[in-house]
Amino acid sequence: MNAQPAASLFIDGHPVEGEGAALPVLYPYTGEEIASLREASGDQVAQACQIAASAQPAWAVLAPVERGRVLIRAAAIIRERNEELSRLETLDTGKPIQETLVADWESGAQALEFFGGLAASITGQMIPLGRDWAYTRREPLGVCAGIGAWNYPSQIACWKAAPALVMGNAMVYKPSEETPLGALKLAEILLEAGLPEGVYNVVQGRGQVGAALTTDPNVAKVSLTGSVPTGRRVYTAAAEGMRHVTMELGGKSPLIVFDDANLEDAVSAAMLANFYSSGQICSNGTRVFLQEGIREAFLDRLAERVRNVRMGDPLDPETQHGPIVSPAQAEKIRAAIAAGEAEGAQLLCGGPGEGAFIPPTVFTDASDEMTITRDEIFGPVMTTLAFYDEQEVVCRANATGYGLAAGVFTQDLTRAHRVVGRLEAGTCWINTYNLTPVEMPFGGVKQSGLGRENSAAAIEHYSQLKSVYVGMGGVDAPY
Ligand SMILES: NC(=O)c1ccc[n+]([C@@H]2O[C@H](COP(=O)([O-])OP(=O)(O)OC[C@H]3O[C@@H](n4cnc5c(N)ncnc54)[C@H](O)[C@@H]3O)[C@@H](O)[C@H]2O)c1
Ligand SMILES: O=CCc1c[nH]cn1
Repeated sequence: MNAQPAASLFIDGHPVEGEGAALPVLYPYTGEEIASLREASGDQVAQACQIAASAQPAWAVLAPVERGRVLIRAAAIIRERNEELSRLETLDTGKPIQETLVADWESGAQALEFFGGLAASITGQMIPLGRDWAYTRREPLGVCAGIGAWNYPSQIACWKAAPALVMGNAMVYKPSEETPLGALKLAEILLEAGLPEGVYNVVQGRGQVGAALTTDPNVAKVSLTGSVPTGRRVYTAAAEGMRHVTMELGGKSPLIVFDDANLEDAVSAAMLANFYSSGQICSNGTRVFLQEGIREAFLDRLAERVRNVRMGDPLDPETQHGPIVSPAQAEKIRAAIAAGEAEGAQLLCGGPGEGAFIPPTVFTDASDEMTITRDEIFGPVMTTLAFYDEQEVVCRANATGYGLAAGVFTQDLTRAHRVVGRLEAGTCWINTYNLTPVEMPFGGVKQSGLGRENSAAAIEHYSQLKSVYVGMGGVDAPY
């Protein structure tokens, strides 16, 4: 299989070959090399940021509706090419084609469409001050750096590009070194949709390329999707230059199932919240708290349904569960499963699997102190925990440094709202899980991050306010 792009980087509207270290792209299902890229050199990162800085002012002075039109055209191109793009996404990530066809580029297209449509309605405030008055202008930041994780490469690229570009910023984007192909396609599509050259650029590389981007003097903002340890490093480096940040980081989110929950829906949600994308989703509800009255029935039904999950070739439309993105990530997940067993949790189903595949895995008899309950695994591993009452489960759900997401299943809506009001999480779901429509803000609290993606809230994180005081009379001076 060949997925070789025209060149590794995209700078100033053109494919450009990287001058840094080799970056092979492997298809997770077979391990076969599907593209041979090169990282950007330090000079190329600086050049991309300089070009973005030069291109940004002309883009920013366009009428917002014109910028929006470019994004809306890009969304239409993505939809026309969804099949081809989804296949590439599957080759890049190993995710089943039945997922990438509906969830990945489509979610990116929705972000471009949403922010494109919002463009013309972003206004400032008029503030009456008696004789005088003031107004505010929402202005772009300049050059925004985007740094992505490997689990949703096209979605992450679009979620960052759409609000940044619509506000008149330019962007230099570095995808994950594991999944570098989708962002290059986005650069081509944006150009075809009418984005001026140099406004959206792509550099490739591992952590040190991301670090160079974070501290480049032309960069005013860094938006990272990644793990908490990387987030700490990037936030610290960005602070030195007083740069704005958005941090979309990891989680260990609770999914609470009360006795009165609809059993079938709760099991469906728990499976989606742990096994979709082979469990490689930041907001997954990996700590499933089961109230004592429903626990046994829930586990029986879960085990029954997990047995029917179809694992295999990600390009087969029938496949529901694909390989893990890389051998290194598969090893980390296996180490977590081994730790769970060593610490006394019981495997209801699944286990370490073989090669690139780790089957849907469920632990029972786990406690809050175990490694599998405390640490993000980022793989298809669900930890189930028993609980008795509401007060207890809220305390235990919050007893984590993470705060990305949480879910509650109950038919008692008064209780549902009371509980989500007390959960320390940026995004909560009631009687569903992991739905992230573009209309709804998405992001974490505590160690899981800062800022929000999606919705009008994202605009605040890609712009700054200027206040203008207008004097309408003479100037009173005591001198
Ligand atoms: N909250 C969210 O929206 C969200 C979404 C997807 C994934 N994630 C999180 O991402 C993690 C998995 O992704 P990953 O393994 O790619 O994460 P990671 O932290 O290893 O890498 C993320 C990105 O940061 C880059 N990077 C690494 N070191 C850097 C440095 N010092 N300076 C700048 N950039 C650097 C990497 O090259 C990569 O592009 C999980 O923790 C997951 O929860 C969060
Ligand atoms: O991976 C994190 C972001 C996300 C959640 N659901 C879909 N994408």
